[in-house]
Amino acid sequence: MVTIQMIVTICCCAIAISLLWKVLNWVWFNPKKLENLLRKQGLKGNSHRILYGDMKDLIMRHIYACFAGKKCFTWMGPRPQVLIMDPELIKEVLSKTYSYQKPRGNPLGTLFVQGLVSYEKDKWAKHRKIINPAFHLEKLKMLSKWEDIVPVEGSHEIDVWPHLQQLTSDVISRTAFGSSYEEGRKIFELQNEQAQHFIEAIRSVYIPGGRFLPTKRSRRVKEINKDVWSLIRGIINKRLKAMEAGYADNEDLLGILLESNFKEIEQQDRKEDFGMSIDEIIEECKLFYFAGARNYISVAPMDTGAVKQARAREEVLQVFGSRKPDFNGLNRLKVVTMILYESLRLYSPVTTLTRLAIEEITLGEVSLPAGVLISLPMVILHHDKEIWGEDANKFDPERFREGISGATKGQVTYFPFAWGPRICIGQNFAMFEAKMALSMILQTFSFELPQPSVTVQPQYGAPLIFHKL
Ligand code: HEM
Repeated sequence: MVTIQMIVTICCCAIAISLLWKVLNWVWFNPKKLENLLRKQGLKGNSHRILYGDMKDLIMRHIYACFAGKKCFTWMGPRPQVLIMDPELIKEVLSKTYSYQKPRGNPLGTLFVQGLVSYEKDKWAKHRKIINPAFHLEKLKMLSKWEDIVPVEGSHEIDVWPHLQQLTSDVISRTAFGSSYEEGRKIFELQNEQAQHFIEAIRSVYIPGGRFLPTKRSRRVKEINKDVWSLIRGIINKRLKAMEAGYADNEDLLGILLESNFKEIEQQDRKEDFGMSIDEIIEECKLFYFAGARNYISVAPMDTGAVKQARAREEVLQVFGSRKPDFNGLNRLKVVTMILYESLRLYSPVTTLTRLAIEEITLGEVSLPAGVLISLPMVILHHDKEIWGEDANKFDPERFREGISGATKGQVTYFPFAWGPRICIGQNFAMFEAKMALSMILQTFSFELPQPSVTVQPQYGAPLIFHKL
């Protein structure tokens, strides 16, 4: 006779077996299947190791070793990652945004930043279309406090890193949100702390559902997310009041996002998906507060050297004299632009672009099964001697004398801002901001490194010795 107890026991066993199968499939059977499919096509790589994959090895060293053979893959946990160096294939991966999507990272990341950078397909296309106009260059206005931080006479060593952070934070606050660094300060601080939690989370072993465990970190991450939401909600409410009163600037990012929300409300009866909801707007604000406040372009003074610095200053003085740099003049700066391009080549802030094949797809001679990651190792291409010549590691802005297409002969071998439909929406903003800041510094100071040290992201600040001109 079948009892309820027996039915419950059978159901529990079935659930346990299905869960066990899912876990085994995730950590072992699926990775092994993908590995076999890649090996059959002549790709080389380490054998799959449970959970960590190749992550425990020094990843860059492994990638370099891998490139001796060129057709190869590495392991990112349970997923194989194929490395692509051929410019034509890079172009293909970056153009087919529906087949090659951004991999979903650690779920904690959803509390860190979402918005445009993380969406796919139609939702991405809709948000991109709405946000694009906010980054038209003529919308950018800027303030500078450089003059305030250096005494009028003599030379002084200053750690410029916190000043650069404050500058970029102030610029994004003012240009995108009609606010100020002071008003956004708490948001920046919380977002920076959130970034640290996120980095630590992706460095540790991923446990499915781990974010629901009430650990100290997951509690803090949720708390930060709640605080950031309510701070942004406050900025939105303030803007809405100003809009009602008729004295708000509706052409900055926040204005454009809110306008889209009004259209969304108007269209609600017609069930059309037109604009953004307030929750979506808050997510976008979180993203732009974060992305806009980064200091990305490292112009290494050691590389720029006295001669290049003098050439850049000469150009800036020729175009602006001692006037504040303006938009048209910034567009005419050739030497400064070449220096920034070369800095972005040697010290690309983003080192690798990663995509996930979401369906079986042929790339060049290889058929990639769904679930394989594709890595476009920008940093290696930017230093490749076959592309840039024997002096690839030398800082030489002259490479960009004929612009990017001249330096790359029209190939996708240089893409600090990515390429194709998902190219960085903030690239003009970042270049404009860097040109403006560099021009203003060059107008007023000369600078040098106190000791030769160059890092992509200064771990211990960025001290410079400033001499009043
Ligand atoms: C030197 C400065 C910058 C560099 C090198 C840079 C680089 C990049 C790269 C490589 C991507 C593509 C990522 C991928 O597809 O996996 C990207 C996307 C993006 N960047 Fe930037 N970025 C810079 C500055 C900025 C600034 C200042 C902002 C905002 C004000 C910004 C906002 C974004 C956004 C929203 C995306 C996602 C675009 C989309 O998916 O449609 N970036 N950036």
